[in-house]
Amino acid sequence: MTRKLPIIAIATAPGRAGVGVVRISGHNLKGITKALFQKELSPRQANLLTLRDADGQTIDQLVAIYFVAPASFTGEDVLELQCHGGPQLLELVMKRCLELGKNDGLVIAEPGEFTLRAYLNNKIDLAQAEAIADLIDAQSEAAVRGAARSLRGAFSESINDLIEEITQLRILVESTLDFPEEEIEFLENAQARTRLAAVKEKLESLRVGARQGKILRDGIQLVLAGAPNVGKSSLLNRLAGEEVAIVTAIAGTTRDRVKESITIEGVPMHIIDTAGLRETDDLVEAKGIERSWDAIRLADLVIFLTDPNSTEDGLKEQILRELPPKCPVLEVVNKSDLISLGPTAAPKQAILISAKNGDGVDALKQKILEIVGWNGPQEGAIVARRRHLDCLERASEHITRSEQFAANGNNSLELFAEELFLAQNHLGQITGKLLPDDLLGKIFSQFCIGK
Ligand SMILES: Nc1nc2c(c(=O)[nH]1)N(C=O)[C@@H](CNc1ccc(C(=O)N[C@@H](CCC(=O)O)C(=O)O)cc1)CN2
Ligand SMILES: Nc1nc2c(ncn2[C@@H]2O[C@H](COP(=O)(O)OP(=O)(O)OP(=O)(O)O)[C@@H](O)[C@H]2O)c(=O)[nH]1
Repeated sequence: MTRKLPIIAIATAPGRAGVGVVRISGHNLKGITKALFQKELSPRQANLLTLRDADGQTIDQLVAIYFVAPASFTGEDVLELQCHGGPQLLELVMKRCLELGKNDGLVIAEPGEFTLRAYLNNKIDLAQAEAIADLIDAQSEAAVRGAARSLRGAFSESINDLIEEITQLRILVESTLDFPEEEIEFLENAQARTRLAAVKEKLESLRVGARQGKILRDGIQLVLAGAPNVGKSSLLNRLAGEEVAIVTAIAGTTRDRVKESITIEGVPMHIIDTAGLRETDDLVEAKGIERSWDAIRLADLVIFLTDPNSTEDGLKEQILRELPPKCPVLEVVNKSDLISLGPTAAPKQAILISAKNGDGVDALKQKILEIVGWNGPQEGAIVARRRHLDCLERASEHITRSEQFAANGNNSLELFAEELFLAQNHLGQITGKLLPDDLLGKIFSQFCIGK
C-alpha cells in the first residue's frame, strides 16, 4: 500500500462547480510540471497558465500552485491545478496530465491516498487523518467543529499526554524490577498507586469525551417501532418537520423503511420509520416487517410507540429479544389528544405525545438526548470513531487490571508493568503507532476519492 509512484486525482466533488481542482503528488514533479507548462513554477505561488493538448489547442486557462517537498499537504511535491469546474473539462485535464506524466509513472490515486501519504510522511497522525475524513463527512456544525479540533491535534495530544504518563510510571516500575531488594516499599515510595489513579481518571474522562465524539460523528440510529397505525409515520413527519412518510388511517400503510436524518441540538439523528409489526399474509407487508426487524437489530435507540387503542400482546418483549446489546428502548404513547376523551389510561412511566398536534414532542426530543448520553455541546468537543472507543476500552481494561496487581503488592510488579505496557499499546493504536497494515488500509480505503 505504500507505492512510490506519483498520483493524480480530481480533489473537488464530482459535478458542475465554479472551480475544480486536480491534484498531483509525488517525489519530484518538476518533470511533469515542465511537460505541462514548458517551465518550472516558483513554489507556493499562484500562476495563471494555459494547459494545451497535444495539437496545441487550449484545454483550460487555470491557476497552478507548486508545493515543494516536504512543505506540502502530503509531504511530497504537490502540483495543484485549479481549473474551471466542469466534470468533462476536469477529465480532459486529468487525461492530459496522465499522458504527459506517463514517463514518470503517474497513476490515478486510490481513495484516501493523498492523506495516507501525509500520514506516512508524518505530516499528521492517524487520528488526524481520520479527522480529515470526518470533517468532510460532518453532518452538523458541532461535528465540523469537533473534527476540526481533532485535526488540529487536540485528541492526539491528550492521548500522547496519557501515553507519556504511563511511560513514566513504567520506567519507575521497571527500574525497580532490576533491584528486587528495593521492591518492598516501591509502591508506596513512588506513589505508584496515586499516579495510577490519576492515569485512570484521565483515561475515563477521555472515554467520556470520545463517546460524545462518536455521537457527534455518527449520530444515532433511531428506530420507530410498534404495531400498525399507532402513528410512527406521523411521528417521523413531526420530528422531521415535513411530510416525508405517508400517513393514512389504514393499518399497514408503511411497507418499507423510511429514513430521514435530522439534528436535535446538533446531534445527527437517523430516524427509521418501520412497517408496523404484526402477523400478516400479505407478502409485501411481510417483507417490510422483516426489514423492520433488521432495522431494530441495528438500532442505537428504539422508540416503542403505542397508542391508547393498541393492545400490547407481547410485542415489547419480542422487540426486547431482538435488540442489540445495550440498546435502550423508550416507550412512548402517541395520540395523547385522544386520551382526555376516553377512560383509557397510559402507563405512568411512558412519555405521552401527540404526533398530530405536537404535544410532548419537545420533551421527547430531550428524553432522546438524555437516553443516548448526550451531555450537550461541550467546550473542546472532538469527534471520535468506534475504533477509538474500542482502543480506549481495551486500554481501560488493562489499567484496571494493573490496578489489581498494584493492590496485590510487590510480588505482582512484573504483571503490573506488563498491563501498563498493553494499555499503552492500545492508546498508541489511536494515533497509529503499532497499527497493523491491513487495518491502516481499511481506514484509508473509506476516504473519498481525491482526498
Ligand atoms: N488548495 C488546497 N486547499 C486546501 C488543501 C489542499 O491540499 N490544497 N487542504 C488539504 O487537505 C486543506 C489544507 N491543508 C493543508 C495542510 C498543509 C499544507 C501544507 O502546505 N503544509 C506544509 C506547509 C506549512 C506552512 O506553510 O505552514 C507543511 O506542513 O510543511 C497545505 C494544505 C484545505 N485546503
Ligand atoms: N388523534 C390522533 N391521531 C393520530 C396521531 N398520530 C397519528 N394519528 C393517526 O393515526 C393514523 C395512523 O398514523 P400513521 O402515522 O400512518 O401510523 P403508522 O404507525 O405509521 O402506521 P403503519 O404505517 O400502518 O405502521 C392516521 O390516521 C393518523 O392521522 C395523534 O397524535 N393523534
